[in-house]
Amino acid sequence: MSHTVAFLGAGSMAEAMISGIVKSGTLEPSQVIVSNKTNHNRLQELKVKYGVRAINREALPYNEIDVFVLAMKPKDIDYVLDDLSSYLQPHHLLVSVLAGISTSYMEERLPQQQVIRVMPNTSSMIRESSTALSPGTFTTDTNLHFAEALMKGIGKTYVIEEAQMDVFTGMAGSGPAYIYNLMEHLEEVGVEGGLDREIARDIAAQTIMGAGKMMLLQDDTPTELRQKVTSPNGTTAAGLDALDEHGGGQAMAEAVKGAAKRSREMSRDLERPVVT
Ligand SMILES: NC(=O)C1=CN([C@@H]2O[C@H](COP(=O)(O)OP(=O)(O)OC[C@H]3O[C@@H](n4cnc5c(N)ncnc54)[C@H](OP(=O)(O)O)[C@@H]3O)[C@@H](O)[C@H]2O)C=CC1
Ligand SMILES: O=C(O)[C@@H]1CCC=N1
Repeated sequence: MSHTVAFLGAGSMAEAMISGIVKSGTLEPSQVIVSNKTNHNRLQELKVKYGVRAINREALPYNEIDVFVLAMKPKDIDYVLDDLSSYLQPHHLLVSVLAGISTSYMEERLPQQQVIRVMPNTSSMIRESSTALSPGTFTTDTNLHFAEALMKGIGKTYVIEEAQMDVFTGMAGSGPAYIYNLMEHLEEVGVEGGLDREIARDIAAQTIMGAGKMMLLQDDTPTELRQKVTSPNGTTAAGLDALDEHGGGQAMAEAVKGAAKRSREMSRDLERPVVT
């Protein structure tokens, strides 16, 4: 790919994506620019770590850039779109990873601009993200294919309807945090049961990874896989009873619903008429 891609925002999500994109060879480090608001040390850190070009936002070479990846917090979107508006050309593509920011929100502020809403997760760092893409009204197929190829560099991709983005954000964007929370509990109970903390942590991660890989590599449904672990009147049945009693699986579904609701709220909070 011959494009130059500029990340506006250099936080944890930008770093995870840059890591995956560079390590996968999807782009050469020289094709990646990273920029932020004020934190110069952070830019230098990313430059040293990944070999990418760290450039202050006042000095961005707009003529050279094909794709802007918006990776700042949602509250900063208006400022950034306003800042970009005088430099953007029709061929420029905006890829936003911001939770709760719709393509129509961006199109209202940048009429006819090519935009794609994307939701990755921090597993991008090791190229294991689940990433959804929803193109805006004016995005060409060529640019959608480009963005999808870029996102394949950080893991698996799904092109979805934008109306599905809230639940996707709840499942996959925020999802790793629920699993880390689960791992914290597994580790703790392992330690309480006498295991060394390091070993307990490893067991938690290996068990979750093994179950995930079984789902991905076998044809069985989760129900079939669960049944294969569960002997009548055995340890798993006792464990599942306790899990049900404490609302286990349902709690995870509620976590997704809570995050999806927040994603919708964030869109609503920002929706207001554009003053022209
Ligand atoms: N973290 C995650 O797991 C995921 C996050 N996202 C989305 O990614 C976005 C970033 O999240 P995250 O990386 O966690 O946030 P961070 O707080 O880690 O990073 C935010 C970055 O935005 C920069 N920034 C602020 N204002 C501007 C500006 N005007 N121009 C350019 N850069 C600016 C900050 O720079 P400075 O430090 O100089 O102020 C900082 O580098 C969010 O919108 C979030 O919804 C999506 C999926 C997953
Ligand atoms: O917590 C957040 O809002 C962001 C979006 C998905 C993951 N982190």
